[in-house]
Amino acid sequence: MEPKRISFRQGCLSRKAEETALRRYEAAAWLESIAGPLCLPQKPSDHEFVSCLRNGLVLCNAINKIQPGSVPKVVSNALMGSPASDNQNPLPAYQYFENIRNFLVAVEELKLPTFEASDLEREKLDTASVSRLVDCILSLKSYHEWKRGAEINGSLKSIKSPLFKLSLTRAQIHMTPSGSFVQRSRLNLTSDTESKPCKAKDEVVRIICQCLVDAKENINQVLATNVTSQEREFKSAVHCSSKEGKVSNDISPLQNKDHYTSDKDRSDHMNFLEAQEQEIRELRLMLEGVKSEYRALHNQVQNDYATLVHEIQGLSTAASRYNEAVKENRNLYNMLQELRGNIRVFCRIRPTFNSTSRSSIEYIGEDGSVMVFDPLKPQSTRKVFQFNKVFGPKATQGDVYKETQSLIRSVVDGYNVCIFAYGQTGSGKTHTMCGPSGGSAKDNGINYMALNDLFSISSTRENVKYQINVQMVEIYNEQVRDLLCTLEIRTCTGNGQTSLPDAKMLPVGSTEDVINVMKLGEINRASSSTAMNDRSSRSHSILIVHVHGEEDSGEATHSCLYLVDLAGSERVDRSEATGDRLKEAQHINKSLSCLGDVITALAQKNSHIPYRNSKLTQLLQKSLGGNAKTLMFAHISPEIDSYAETISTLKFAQRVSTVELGAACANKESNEMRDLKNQIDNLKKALAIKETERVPFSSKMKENVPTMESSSKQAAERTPPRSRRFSLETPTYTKIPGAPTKTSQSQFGFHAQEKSPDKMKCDVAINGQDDFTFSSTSSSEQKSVRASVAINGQDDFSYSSTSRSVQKSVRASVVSKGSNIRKSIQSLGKLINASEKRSNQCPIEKPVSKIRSNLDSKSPVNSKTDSRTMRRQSLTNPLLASSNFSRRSSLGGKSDTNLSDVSKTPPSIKTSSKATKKWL
Ligand SMILES: Nc1ncnc2c1ncn2[C@@H]1O[C@H](COP(=O)(O)OP(=O)(O)OP(=O)(O)O)[C@@H](O)[C@H]1O
Repeated sequence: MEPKRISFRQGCLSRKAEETALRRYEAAAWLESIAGPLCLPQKPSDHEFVSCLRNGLVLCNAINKIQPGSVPKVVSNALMGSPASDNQNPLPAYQYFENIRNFLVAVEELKLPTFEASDLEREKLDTASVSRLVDCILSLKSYHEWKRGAEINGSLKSIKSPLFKLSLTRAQIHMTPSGSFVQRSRLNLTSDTESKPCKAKDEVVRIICQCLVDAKENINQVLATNVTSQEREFKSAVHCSSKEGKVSNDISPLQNKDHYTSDKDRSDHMNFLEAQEQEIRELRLMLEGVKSEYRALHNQVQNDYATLVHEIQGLSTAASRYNEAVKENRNLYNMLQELRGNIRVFCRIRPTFNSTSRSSIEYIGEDGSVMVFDPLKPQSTRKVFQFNKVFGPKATQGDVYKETQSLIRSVVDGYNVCIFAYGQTGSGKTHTMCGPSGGSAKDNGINYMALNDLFSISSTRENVKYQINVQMVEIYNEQVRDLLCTLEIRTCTGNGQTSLPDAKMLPVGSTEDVINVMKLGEINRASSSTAMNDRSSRSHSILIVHVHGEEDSGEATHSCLYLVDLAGSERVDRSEATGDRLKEAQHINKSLSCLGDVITALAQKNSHIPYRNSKLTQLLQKSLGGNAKTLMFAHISPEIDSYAETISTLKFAQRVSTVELGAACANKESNEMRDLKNQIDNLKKALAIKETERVPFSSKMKENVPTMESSSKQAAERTPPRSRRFSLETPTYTKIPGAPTKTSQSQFGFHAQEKSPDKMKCDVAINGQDDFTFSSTSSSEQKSVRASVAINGQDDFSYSSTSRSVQKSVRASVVSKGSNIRKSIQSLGKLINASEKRSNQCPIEKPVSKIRSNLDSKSPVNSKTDSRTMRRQSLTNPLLASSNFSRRSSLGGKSDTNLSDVSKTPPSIKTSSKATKKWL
């Protein structure tokens, strides 16, 4: 056990108390030896000691023994005629007072230290009064000893030294080796011949030592007071001694010739005293020096403390400012990123399955850097990649979601958000997005946590009513399948908000709903075991969360959250895939490679982004190139044998982080916008009515259709079938050289070509559901006007028109959707009127049969090209459409296009645009 620490002050106090007690015991012992048994314990307490002396009997008896007759009349029970013992019948206190008074008078006569009579009467004893009593008794004892000595030597002298008046200090008592207490008189100059100058010298030395001890003990106060007073006492003692020595040799034994055997002794003693005085002076000086040094040190400590406090305050202020600056820096960085619209990239490293295996991850930085190294090739260089954040193997699902949470809030604010997990097979994508199968709630993946958060955030916004629906699909072998009802569904990658209109949309309102939906999706999702992952996802899964919010004010938001768990890229030699697994792996790798192409094109800011090369990129188009906020999780496996895949993933992720999407914008819809949309709907209806008014004309045209029909059929046979929507979303334009005559255009849904000077071809597409697109292009030498109209059923509408006859160029760049829609409505109105006029002006010049004859006369190559053109016309020309050439007819397109013109402008392979090729 650690010893209890005693402070210096505590130590001094306990020492003083001990010394006081020792003196008391000594006084009691002496009294007993002089006045007989006192019935006191060997070590009496203050109270016991004082009680014993209170009646003054003991004291009077003691002094009478030393100096017979000092107290002539001692009051006792016997005197009062009461033989009973004191204890049995004590006398009243005032009667005993007489004894005390007489004793004190006698002591005073002996010039010994006295005490107050009241010191014995106090109920509550204090140390000072007991100390005075003890001092008195001990001085009496001293006197007695001196007297005895003097009687023996026959030289009894009166005691006049003032030092005797001093109270005995603790230093006067010391323990003999035998254990009894021996009192040494303090400068006992009245002692016998043996207490000669050398004894006085000892006393002086002792007093000086006492001064030094005291000085040492109480450097602050005692030195300032006690030491000075003790020194004064000493000085005055020496002074008095020497003075008295001059006046009377009896008074000062110090200078009394009797005390010294010779003058030499006396002068030696005087020299010694002077030397002591000198020493004291020096000591005092030293003390002053120490004190001033102490003061300086004290001041310095105080200054240092103040400086330290000041510096600490400065540091804490700087630290808080630094934190603020870091926070601001991060905010600014985020703002910058948002403005640039960069895709954020987080990297997550899966823990190793085998704890003893070596890892290729060398370092993970707090700043989002990760250093990888191939331990199998020590000569290879270390590669460092920088991302927004890197999660090490120990990062929990909660840690990962914490960094993602802000994006989920954005969804509620009306932003489209896409979070997708990328990485090689078995690197932990599904773990991050869904969590481990059969895991506890804390292992839930981002999908669950995001939806839960959506509920909780939306419930806190009281003035907005939210509706949350989910769709869950997978892309398996380039087929989009609904995971919520196990059906293959058609895709729509148009401008509409709903990319997968046929996918089942389930409303969710609680966590339980979400869990049920996820479970259903997980059950339906294609997964199987491979050599690299027991439960490898064989498809890309996409969870689409639609959040529709309507404020009390009428404003509405509609946003989508895409949560994509991609299938992992795999090396078939390592995954040992064969048969179906091999086919799946090939599809997975191909679609991921298409994703890579899209990312590269976006990073290089190419004009053409190959979204349409795979279903995956089509579905992610809006997230990768739209106005969404996108976050990618790049997953890597730390195992050494996955090093090549790790590097490939990291490089891909690095490339993704350089893609700039442009600032994301919220999908907010004000009341005004909604009105404008309604207007668009009305205009669409008006258009539809116009179309139906043209029915008689189209039926007239039908007479000429049969010949065209067969031609078209031929073309259709050579053209692979594709989804209607796909073709609709690729409005394109083919410049057909040598088109012989002008082609006039009428309604929407027409295809017209103009011969020199203007050549014009227009494609109009109306999406039966919610899309309407129109494009018209005319090329000429110098002037061209290009117009296109696109009405997005939801909120987009744009118009452009090209016509040499109009002779003016219109290019509308609409910043806000509201103004865009307003302008578009005006343009649409004009267009309707203009198209009506044109349709009335353009007579049909050639019968459709002529087209056929023209087509038939072409070379095989040309006829193939023509058939393409015909097919294209069939999609865009309402006339042909009405002749059942194409599914376009279902869109209500009719035209009074001059078919002879079509026949005069056979399409050419050479001049087909790239877009047309692609479209075909
Ligand atoms: N951070 C992680 N902590 C603990 N275990 C993890 C972690 N990441 C992945 N795992 C475990 O690693 C295994 C493979 O993970 P997962 O199935 O998520 O990989 P994947 O990338 O989705 O693979 P695939 O592309 O083949 O579907 C699982 O058993 C999973 O529980």
